[in-house]
Amino acid sequence: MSDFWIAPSILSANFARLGEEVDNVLAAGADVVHFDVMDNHYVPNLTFGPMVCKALRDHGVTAPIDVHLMVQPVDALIGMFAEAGASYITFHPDASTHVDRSLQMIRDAGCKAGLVLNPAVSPDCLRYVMDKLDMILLMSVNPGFGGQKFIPSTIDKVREVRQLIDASGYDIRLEVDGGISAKNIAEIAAAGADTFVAGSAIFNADDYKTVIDDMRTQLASI
Ligand SMILES: O=C(CO)[C@H](O)[C@H](O)COP(=O)(O)O
Ligand SMILES: [Fe+2]
Repeated sequence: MSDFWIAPSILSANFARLGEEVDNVLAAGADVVHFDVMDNHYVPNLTFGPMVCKALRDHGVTAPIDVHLMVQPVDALIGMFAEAGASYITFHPDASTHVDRSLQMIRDAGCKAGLVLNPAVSPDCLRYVMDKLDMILLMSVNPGFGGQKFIPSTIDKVREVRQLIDASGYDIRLEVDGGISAKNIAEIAAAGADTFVAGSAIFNADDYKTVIDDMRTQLASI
């Protein structure tokens, strides 16, 4: 794994061949599997849950699975995803009544914990839980759908959160999610991100390796 992680979002994969799709994208050089859980309540869309995560583990996937919870409430799913083989579990602070407790529950369940900030959410809410975070995920689109356009104001937020992480001294990954492609990945990395979710840019391409190689070439220019 390089220090820059590429995390394909399986939201844009072919669900009828999910195991094969994940194998292919990992063989093409991806680092992490980004697993978008949507509940038709916190977001309008509805995707998949812990059983599908477990099915990927049973299929033989050993790469980290980065579970992005777009669900409300959050806590009941934490133990289920931990048992299903999640590596990271991230959730939106506005979807949990007790954010600090939910973060602690994730770590107590043996997973790495993270918070996800929607485009209009201020990073202020991170300040008092930095010691409980392994990942901060900044949404660069409004959550719920793949294939949306990157919201440019995210770049300033990436810079701001990078400073917060560096000042904290904690080892926290800074992930960005939504509208990322080989065209804008370098700018996002230069602002301070180290983990890049890409769904449609990878899975809508004919050759996953070409796209991931292209992203790595762009990242090498930082
Ligand atoms: O969390 C998400 C949407 O809520 C997805 O991870 C994200 O949209 C990835 O898709 P794309 O790269 O096509 O924008
Ligand atoms: Fe996501």
